[in-house]
Order: sequence, then C-alpha cells, then structure tokens
Amino acid sequence: MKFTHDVIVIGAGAAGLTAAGGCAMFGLKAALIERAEMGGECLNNGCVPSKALITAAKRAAEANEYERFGIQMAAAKVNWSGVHAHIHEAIAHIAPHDSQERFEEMGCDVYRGHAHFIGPRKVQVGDVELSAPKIVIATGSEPMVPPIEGLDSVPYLTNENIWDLDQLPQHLVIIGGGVIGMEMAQSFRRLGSEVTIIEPGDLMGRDDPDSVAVVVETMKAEGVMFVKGAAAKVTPGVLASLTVTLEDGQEVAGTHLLIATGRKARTEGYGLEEIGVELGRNGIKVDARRRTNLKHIYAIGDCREGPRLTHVSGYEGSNVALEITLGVPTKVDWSALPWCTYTDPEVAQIGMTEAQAREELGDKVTVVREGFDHNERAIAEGDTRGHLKVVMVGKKVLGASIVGKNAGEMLLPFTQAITGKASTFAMGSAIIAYPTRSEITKAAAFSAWEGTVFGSVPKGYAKTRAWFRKTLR
Ligand SMILES: Cc1cc2nc3c(=O)[nH]c(=O)nc-3n(C[C@H](O)[C@H](O)[C@H](O)COP(=O)(O)OP(=O)(O)OC[C@H]3O[C@@H](n4cnc5c(N)ncnc54)[C@H](O)[C@@H]3O)c2cc1C
Ligand SMILES: NC(=O)c1ccc[n+]([C@@H]2O[C@H](COP(=O)([O-])OP(=O)(O)OC[C@H]3O[C@@H](n4cnc5c(N)ncnc54)[C@H](O)[C@@H]3O)[C@@H](O)[C@H]2O)c1
Repeated sequence: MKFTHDVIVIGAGAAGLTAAGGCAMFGLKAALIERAEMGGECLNNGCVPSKALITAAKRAAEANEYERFGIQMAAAKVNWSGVHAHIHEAIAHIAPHDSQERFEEMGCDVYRGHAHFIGPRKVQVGDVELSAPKIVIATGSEPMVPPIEGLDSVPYLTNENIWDLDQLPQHLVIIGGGVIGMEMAQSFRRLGSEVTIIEPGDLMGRDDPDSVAVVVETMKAEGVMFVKGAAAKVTPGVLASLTVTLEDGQEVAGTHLLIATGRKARTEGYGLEEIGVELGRNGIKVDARRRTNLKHIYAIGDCREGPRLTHVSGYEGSNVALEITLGVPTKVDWSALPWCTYTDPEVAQIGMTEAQAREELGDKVTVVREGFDHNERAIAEGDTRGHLKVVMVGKKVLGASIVGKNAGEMLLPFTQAITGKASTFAMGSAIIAYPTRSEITKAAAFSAWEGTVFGSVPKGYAKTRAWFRKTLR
C-alpha cells in the first residue's frame, strides 16, 4: 500500500497538536485534520475563557471587599461587555500558538474539514483521501447533556455557548456541582449574578472533601446557593425564565440555566464502528500505551476513557509521538497526576487522595496536615484559609491535597517526591497542572533538551523507521 503520510492525526486540540507537532519535529510527514477551530476545547470553550472569566471575577471580588489593610477600593462596577471582551482577547492572544500557520511551519500538512475513516489506514477529509501506517485519534469530548424532561423547552447554556452571553445573567442556575459548575458559580456570583448550584452527590466529588469544604464555605459566604438533589424537569417560567424541579420535588427558579454535568467522548460520526475500533462506557478503549484494539491506531486526550485535562492531553500526545517516531513504548503513569480547580481558594490535588490511599492500602497510610494559619506569608497576606495534606506510606509520598491561595502552584515538589525524579529531563517530561505559572519550569527544562531530543541522530533514526514502516508494509 502506498501511503500519503507517515502519521495522520485527527483533531487539533491539546492532544492532537502535541502528537502531530511532535511527529513533525522528528521529521515525519504528518497530516493534522481539524473540522472546527484550531486549539480545540481548551482554547476556544474551556480553560482559556474560563480562566479569563475567573480573573475578571476576582478583580470584582477584591474591589467589593470591605476595607482591608486600611485600604477601601471603589465598589466594583461590572461592565459585562468588558468582561466578554477580555475573555475573547485572551483566546485571540493564545490562538497563534495553536494556529494552522504555526503547525504548517513545524512541517505538518493541515487539513480543515471533517475526518472520516474509510479503512483501517485510510481517512477521508472533504474529497481528499489520506493514508498512513499510524493514525492518532484526538477528537476530544463535548458536554454530556442528561435527558432531563423539558430541557429543550428552554434555551440552556453549556461551556460551548456561555462565552457568547450578551448580558450578565440575573440568576444563573447551574445543574452539576463538579469543576465547571463550581468555577462558573463563583465567577458569576462575584460579577453580580445570583447563582444556585444543583448537585445530587458530593460537590467536586473527585477531590478531597476537606479541601472542598473550605471552598464551599467561601462560596456560601459570597452568596452562592447550593441545593442538594438531582434535576429531573425544566419548565419555562412565567415571572422567572425557567424553573428546575428536582427528583424530590424541590423547585429552583432562575433566568439562565447552565448544564455542567460532565463530558461525553466524541466517538460517533467518523467511522470508528465501521473499522472495528472498540468503545468503552465513555470513550475509546485504549491500553496503557494509548493503543486501541487496532494497534496501529492510538486514541489520546478526552476522546478515550480516562482523565480529561489539558495537561493529560499534552502528556499523551508527546508519549504517542515518542512511540511513533523513536519506538519508545511509553506507558501512561498516573501516580503523579496533578489537577487544580481554579476557585478561590484553589483546590489542587496530585496523586492519591486520602480516601483513595486508605481504600487501597488501609491503615498503612499516614496523613500529615498543615494549616496556612501558621504560615507567615499567609498571615502577612491576611489570607490563612486552607491547608496541605500529605498522604504517605511510611515517609513515601503517595499524594497531596492542597487548598489555599495559589494551591495549583504548590504541586511541583510533590511531582518530584512521588516520582523520585528531579533531573532537568524529568522536569521537562513531568505532568504539570494546566494552566499554572509552574509550567514555565517544564518549558525551561524542555528548552535545555530540545537540541538533543530533536538532534540529527534521533531525527535520522525516526525517519529511517518511518521509511521502513511505509516501504515494507
Ligand atoms: C469549561 C472548561 C474548563 C476547563 N478547564 C480546564 C483547566 O483549567 N485545566 C485543564 O487541564 N483542563 C480543563 N478543561 C479540560 C480541557 O479543556 C480538555 O481536557 C482538553 O481541551 C481536551 O483536549 P483534546 O485535545 O483531548 O480535545 P479537544 O480540545 O476537544 O480537541 C478535539 C478536536 O478534535 C476536533 N474533531 C473532532 N472530531 C473530528 C473529526 N471527525 N474530524 C476533524 N476534527 C475533529 C474537534 O473539533 C476539536 O477541535 C476544561 C474543560 C472545560 C469544558
Ligand atoms: N480546572 C480544571 O482542571 C477544569 C475545569 C473545568 C473543567 N475541567 C474538566 O472538564 C470536565 C467536565 O467538568 P464537569 O464539571 O462538567 O463534570 P464533573 O464530572 O466534574 O461534574 C459533573 C457533576 O454533575 C452532576 N450531575 C449529573 N447529573 C445531574 C443532574 N441531573 N442534576 C444535578 N447534577 C447532576 C454530577 O453528580 C457531577 O458532580 C472534567 O473532566 C474536568 O476534568 C477541568
């Protein structure tokens, strides 16, 4: 079979960009296909707009504080069109980094259109047929909208259209108290909306409950309302715009509705079933090397079963690029997986929570806890909310849960403690929570190694392997 490319990558979000860019930097002929905006969910509908909103909301919250440290600011006057502009400026500022032009400069052939498998090694985009011995699926995920009665009778929001709001909601009702629900709730409340979160289970259920409790206390004090229960029905309102009825009959009325009930992997409408790629409960099934049941096809990022975070997509993209180019079989390792929820205070986690460790290792687990109330920087800053919990077996660190100001920036030493690796190479390949300032350490370490990793010898080796793969099939 004559191939058009060494590798085809479907989807230009965090996962696909890293995989395609990595392969191209080793000199492989890489095709990158994107049917919507370059940069995917993180840039256009996810991390970047949400963090921009959080920043604007934080400014309003600071202005609205009563006198602190002898200083009283003028109360915040929120101009929603200015907040909206800031969100879209942040996206526009980062867009060139993920752009078609940049990836073409790196050596990728970028195709804009819907990709569809027409064979196990063939993909069609528009009227172009592409083929390659290796294919990477990085098609991402979309909001999971539960089948709530009457939902279609109201114009509801998800993370895909909330950035287009032309006015600040008067009362935002949020179904789902996970990460999106909590980050959005605090932001809109701080900007002046009334906000109610409806959640049947634990708020931010993946995090340590002691961390979550600190944030919930702050959010309650700021006026966010929490209602326990599952949303069962939505009705257009008479005075208010809508009413959500819970399974137990409670009613919550508001003017706007945000659905934040989790993500659904994008696995439909591009021929996966026809070529026999196996699917799991919510995503493509993969092994530890991110290979599907068809071993030459990889699935990375939000489209496969597993954690859904930008830094995870990037990590899997580079692992797969290394495997395809240099033949390094890189198994994923989640033992030092970090994540952070950018509420105020931030909730950051790496590795195991106390509950996970106790479930796996019982009473061998020890936990040490330090509060910020004894931290002199926190005292001087007048913000002692929060604590650090370190989860260990003996003195070996398994995980850490941090809640407090800039908690996401405090995870890096625990990456090194858990992995036991602290070289510049390890720093360059560490998984670092996105978006944090700590990522700059990875960038610096990567720069130190770039010339070696993408030097003439590894590139020559990668190209020879790709040539054999294309020619000997
Ligand atoms: C509101 C929100 C806030 C978030 N905040 C954070 C955060 O702070 N930190 C964090 O780490 N994570 C965050 N996330 C999660 C993060 O955005 C995702 O994990 C990440 O963007 C997934 O990247 P991906 O490349 O796997 O998928 P995506 O970014 O979804 O990219 C997939 C791409 O594939 C394209 N595509 C799909 N099918 C086809 C096809 N057939 N042909 C061609 N193209 C196709 C899509 O158009 C899309 O551009 C957030 C998510 C949301 C929704
Ligand atoms: N800071 C970050 O890293 C960040 C920020 C935002 C989003 N994300 C990513 O985005 C993804 C999605 O976030 P999310 O908040 O949508 O999902 P989630 O899984 O975190 O939370 C969804 C919540 O919705 C609740 N729910 C489900 N059905 C419901 C119903 N009928 N009524 C009321 N509640 C209901 C669930 O109990 C759950 O708590 C996650 O994978 C996350 O990793 C990450």
